[in-house]
Formats: sequence, C-alpha cells, structure tokens
Amino acid sequence: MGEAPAFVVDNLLQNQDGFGSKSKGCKTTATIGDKTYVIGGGNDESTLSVEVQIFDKTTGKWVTPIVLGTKPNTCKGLSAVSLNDDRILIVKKGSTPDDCIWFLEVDTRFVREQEKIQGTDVVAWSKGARGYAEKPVVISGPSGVGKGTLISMLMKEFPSMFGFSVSHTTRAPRCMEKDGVHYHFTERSIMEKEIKDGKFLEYASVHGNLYGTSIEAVEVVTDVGKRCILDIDVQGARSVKASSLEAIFIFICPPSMVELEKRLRSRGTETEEQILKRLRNAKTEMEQGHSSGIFDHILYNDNLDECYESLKKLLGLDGAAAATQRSAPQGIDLPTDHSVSKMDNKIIINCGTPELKKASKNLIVLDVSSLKGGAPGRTRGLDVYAIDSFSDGLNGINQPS
Ligand SMILES: Nc1nc2c(ncn2[C@@H]2O[C@H](COP(=O)(O)OP(=O)(O)O)[C@@H](O)[C@H]2O)c(=O)[nH]1
Ligand SMILES: Nc1ncnc2c1ncn2[C@@H]1O[C@H](COP(=O)(O)OP(=O)(O)O)[C@@H](O)[C@H]1O
Repeated sequence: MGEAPAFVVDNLLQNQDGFGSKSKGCKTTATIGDKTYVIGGGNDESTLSVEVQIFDKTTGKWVTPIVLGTKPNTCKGLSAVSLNDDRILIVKKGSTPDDCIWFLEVDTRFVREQEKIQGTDVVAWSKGARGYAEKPVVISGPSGVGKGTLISMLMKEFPSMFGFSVSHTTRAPRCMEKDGVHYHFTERSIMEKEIKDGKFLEYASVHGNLYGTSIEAVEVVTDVGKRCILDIDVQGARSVKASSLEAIFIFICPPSMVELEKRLRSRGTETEEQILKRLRNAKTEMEQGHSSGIFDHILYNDNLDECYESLKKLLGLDGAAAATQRSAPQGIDLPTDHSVSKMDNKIIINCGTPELKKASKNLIVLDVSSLKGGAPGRTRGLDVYAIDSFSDGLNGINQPS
C-alpha cells in the first residue's frame, strides 16, 4: 500500500497513544506498540463491512486492509480503545433502535505474529447492552432427571431473557423433536469434520452418540442479547469449564435411582436397551456431579415446582427481580457521537445525550477487570452498565463538548 490517506494522518496525529478515541463517524483508530489500526468502512456510511487498515510505524508502510465482517451494517458511530495490549475493542452504535450497541474485538496478537488478522479474531460481541451482564447457564444431570423440563419452564417464563443453545447430535430424533429446535441432527462424519475444523466449543460421546455445542449455537443466543442455557453432560461441562466461556454450572440430581428409572420409563422415548444404558451411565454421572468440582450448585429435583423455584433463586430471578426480568430487556441507546476511554479496569463510553443526562445515566461502563488470557472472544460476559458520571468514583471523566 502507498501513502497514508489524509483522514488517517489526521487521526494518527490526534490519537497518538491509542488510549481513548473520539468517534469520528466512519473511522476510528487505536495504537498498540508500533502499529496503528485504522478501523472503519469506506467514506460511504452505508458500507456493509468494517475494515481494518494497519500502519506499521517501524517500516512506515501500510499492511493490506482486512475486512472484519459484514454483521454491523453501517460504520456510523465507531470508536475504539486498546485492551490489555493485545486487543482492540471497537464500540459501534447499532443501526436500529433494538440494536443498541455493537462491540467488536480485534485480537492483534496474530497481527504481530503473522501480519494478518484471521477471520476468527474478530467477534461480534453484543447487540444491546443487557444480557452480557449475565453468565451463560450450564445444566447437567442424568438422563430423565428433568433438565429439559426445568429449562422449558425457564424459557417459558422468561422468553426475552433466555435462549437455548441448540446442540448437534448424531442420535436419531424422537417423534416430537424438531431439527434445529431441539437439536441439529447430524451425520457422524459431518459432525466429526466440523469438530476437526474447530467449530465446536465442546463435544462428547454420550450413551453411544456424539453430542456437541457449536460456537455458533452459543453466538446465535448471545448475539441477540440473551442469556444462553446449555443442556450438556458432565464431560461437556468439564470442557466448558476449561474454556473461555465463563458460566454458572448447575447439576440436577434425582431424589433416588428408583424415581429416575420411573421418570425415564414414563417419558417413553427410549427403548429398553437405551433405558438400561442411561441408568448405568447415571451412576457415574451422579458421582462426577458431586465430586468433580465443576458444579457451582447442586439441585435435587424431587418436587418439580420447588426445584424450579430454587433454580430461579440461584439465577437471581426470585421475588421482585423476576418481575423486572420478565419484561422486555432495556438496551442502552448509544448516540453516534460518543467517545471511549480507558480508566483502570474500566472502559468508559461517554454518551452525553440530553435524555441520558436527564436520567443521570450518561456513561456506560464495561468492567474489564475479569479479563485474562485465552481464546479470542473471551471478552464475552463482561459486565456492562450505565451510570451517572458523578457517581461510583468516576468523577473527572471528560464530558463531550
Ligand atoms: N457434551 C454434551 N452433551 C450434550 C449436548 N447436548 C446434550 N447433551 C447431553 O447428552 C445427554 C443425552 O441427551 P438426550 O439424548 O437429549 O437424552 P436425555 O438427556 O435423556 O433427554 C444428556 O446428558 C444431555 O445433557 C452437547 O452439546 N454436549
Ligand atoms: N420433579 C419431577 N417429578 C416427576 N416427574 C418429573 C419431574 N421432573 C421431570 N419429570 C418428568 O420426568 C421425565 C424426564 O424429564 P426430562 O425433562 O425429559 O429429563 P432430562 O431432560 O433430564 O432427560 C419427563 O416425563 C418429565 O415430565
């Protein structure tokens, strides 16, 4: 690439340190080490993709531009801030009222190592600011204990809050099960190839079939701002625990093995041979559920309503909180002209709109204190909240002029 275009030179001069940037509409910059990343679309605001151009100060040259993705359908209202010296968080105003804020993450380690950003280095993080304050919920337990029943109750009572992670499986569908709703029913050879291609967050062989959670299955839920529920076995829970997905792990126990067998038989979805296999596996699963150290909570599903109430309680959905959560999520609307800056372990998005000022909520805070090493996309699950600029010890943050 040749000389730097004029708009970039302007931005580079204004934003030498990469810490804090003012949204310029279509372009924004962040600097990490010797490289300055210019992020934005073309000069046309309706551009369908976001592009990153990299200027290497040591060579004085531009690296070929990289297209980040086509999800954000306009480049209006972009601003970027560098995180922990290896990532850039791009904050972007949504393009519709329901689509309040987008966060894109660029992992620059690959740039340093390979002079290119791979497709997987960028993740669409959030539409709307809610949802991300809450961790995904992993539910495990032996077959027939009532996991599916409890999850259905939760999704029915809180439809706008929870979304189910639709797993892939090689087992045959039961008569009421729909492909793409209960599971993605898949051929083993196809699933094995997709696992090899790195498309799965976790997978395991359970009761003789392959089951797995694709990265996409979780993203489909989180991208619409919902809290993801995963119904997976103990091996899968162990893999998720070791991954970058920070979740709450809940194990459901039956009141007794006799009752478990009764439930499995009364469900009437398995052959005798399959029931016996599930009951044999249930013993090991129960031992692992209690002793593996994976699970944050163990619930006994004796009386269904009582168990459901306990589940809601530990998810913070009991009493008055439940009434708030049942209503539609309130996203934070981000004005096009916002700015971002970094202070200690917080990214501050300064909105300064009259409406937010009136409501004393003109700053949006992303708490990045929990960030640690790991795979791209690990900023998911960050706490996002709106505050008054003169509270929470954040006095003195520059207000937009
Ligand atoms: N590891 C893993 N386990 C899964 C996944 N999806 C479902 N399972 C588990 O596979 C087991 C069997 O599920 P299923 O065939 O639906 O039977 P059920 O549990 O008797 O309803 C259960 O323990 C599920 O929690 C997945 O994506 N990954
Ligand atoms: N607490 C409970 N008491 C009695 N039956 C229950 C209870 N919880 C669930 N069931 C029933 O047990 C069967 C198995 O439940 P299900 O949700 O399919 O289990 P899982 O998803 O863990 O395999 C279903 O017929 C369901 O209606």
